Amino acid sequence: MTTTLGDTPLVAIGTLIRGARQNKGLTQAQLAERLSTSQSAIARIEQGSQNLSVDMLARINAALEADLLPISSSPRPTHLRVSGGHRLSGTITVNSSKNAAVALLCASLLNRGRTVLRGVARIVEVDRIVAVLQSIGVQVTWSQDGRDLEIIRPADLDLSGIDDDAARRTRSIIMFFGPLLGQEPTFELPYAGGCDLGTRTVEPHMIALRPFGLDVTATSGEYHARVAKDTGAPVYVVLTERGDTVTENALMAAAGRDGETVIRNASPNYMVQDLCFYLELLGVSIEGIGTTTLRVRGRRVIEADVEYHVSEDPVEAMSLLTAGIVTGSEITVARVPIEFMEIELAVLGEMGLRYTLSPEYTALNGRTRLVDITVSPSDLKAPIDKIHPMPFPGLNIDNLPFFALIAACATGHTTIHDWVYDNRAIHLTDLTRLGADVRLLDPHRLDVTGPTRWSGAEVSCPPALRPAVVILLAMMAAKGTSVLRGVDIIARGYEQLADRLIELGAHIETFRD
Ligand SMILES: CC(=O)N[C@H]1[C@@H](OP(=O)(O)OP(=O)(O)OC[C@H]2O[C@@H](n3ccc(=O)[nH]c3=O)[C@H](O)[C@@H]2O)O[C@H](CO)[C@@H](O)[C@@H]1O
Ligand SMILES: C=C(OP(=O)(O)O)C(=O)O
Repeated sequence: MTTTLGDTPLVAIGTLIRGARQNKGLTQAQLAERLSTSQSAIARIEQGSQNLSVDMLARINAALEADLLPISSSPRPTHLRVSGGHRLSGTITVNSSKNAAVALLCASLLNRGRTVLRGVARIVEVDRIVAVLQSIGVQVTWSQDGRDLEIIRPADLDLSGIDDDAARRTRSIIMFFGPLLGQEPTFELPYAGGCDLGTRTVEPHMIALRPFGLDVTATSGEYHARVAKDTGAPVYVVLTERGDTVTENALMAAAGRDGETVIRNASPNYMVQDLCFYLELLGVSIEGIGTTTLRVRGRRVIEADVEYHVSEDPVEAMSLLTAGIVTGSEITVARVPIEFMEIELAVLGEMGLRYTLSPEYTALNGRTRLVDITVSPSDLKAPIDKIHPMPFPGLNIDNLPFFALIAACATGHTTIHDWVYDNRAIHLTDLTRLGADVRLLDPHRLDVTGPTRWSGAEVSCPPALRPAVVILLAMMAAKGTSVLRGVDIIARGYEQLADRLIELGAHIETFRD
């Protein structure tokens, strides 16, 4: 067996795997059976045309009783050492959103032409969906500068080769149902996973997709889907929850069928709007974008070469504004999608935040309105009323955790009411480790009393994306040294967050055990 210096790492690893398999006298089909995957997936792995997770490499090692590459099944976790209490200054730019990227990646399955997604954030959640797409035969390639993704699906998807490991780590796999149901009469998908936020039911998705003829039974870690033949008659969908991904699933199902679909109680949130703009490029007609009633005229066969710029992430914008606010700094957060931050800014204004907005300009998708926001050091006071999230146009559910931290910097009592997630508020009590007065009134309500005299501490990173970032930002406010242990979850939704905060003047060092 030879691997050449010119080989890419995946090609070299694929060659090693082929050699070890042949040494064992196994066919590709036999190795596939040992790994519960398909022969075509093994062929792609051996050609170096499929991304490999560390878990998959470990399973291949075990299946071949080999040690092809010394792989630790649990890579060493990353920690951050933060020297807090330093003012930040300068400008930081908001990246494109995780939630739009995952929806657009799933929607690309509808298109038999070439999709190019521009300005995709390099985050782990994107990597996971990309790995899943590649495992079913979709050609997904990053541009040389690493900013754009080219996606070309094969005529027939290899759903039996699906990368279970990657799929089970993301909740977004649930969004494969919508695009697939117009294309496959029966198929299987692994169960959806995601952050530790408490129970998140998928029932609203099933309710939303039933009018399209989808019938799903769930058995031992898999969803088994059967789809009735589409009669072409108009479909009326009433969502029981105004959820973002459930709206996206219904939209994708509607986009992939001839005829009209009406979706009521739809989420008009930012990622849904991004998805609508992309679907329009594919030739799908959608009335009511940005409202709760969507009227869709789809196309059973879509074959279009399109490019779409993913729009800016309001949750990252909120995270970066919070960095400035809690460190008492003057910073500018550039490219904020203002339609999705207005309520947050109104609440912050009531709390005494001083900020200015630049004139509006248009995002590269040609649709989203952007502004640059400059925050100045301010004396914050607790709001009179509780702070609670609502589906858009309300205060964004993912922005709520940042208000617990801002409330801890404000004078007075703030009640934070997270009615949405069973487990997210609990993670915010970690702020007490850094000196904040945060009391859990019940699993959904926090009483925060400020202002806080922050002090450095060592904290294990909460197993949830936004609370993890909240603790990091609190450490930047706390004089002295803090350590945040096991921060890998942050990369699920933020690209190079620590490095970008360092550019603003934060003192953060990354280390491993
Ligand atoms: C990939 C993606 O886009 N993820 C976002 C999406 O997840 P996603 O759309 O998956 O959110 P879920 O369906 O899990 O909804 C979140 C929670 O809100 C509840 N619920 C939601 C809407 C409603 O009208 N009533 C109601 O009770 C759900 O039961 C659930 O407990 O929306 C969440 C809520 O904004 C965000 O936190 C996630 O970042
Ligand atoms: C909960 C979140 O996302 P997801 O739906 O990807 O878990 C989040 O972005 O905070």
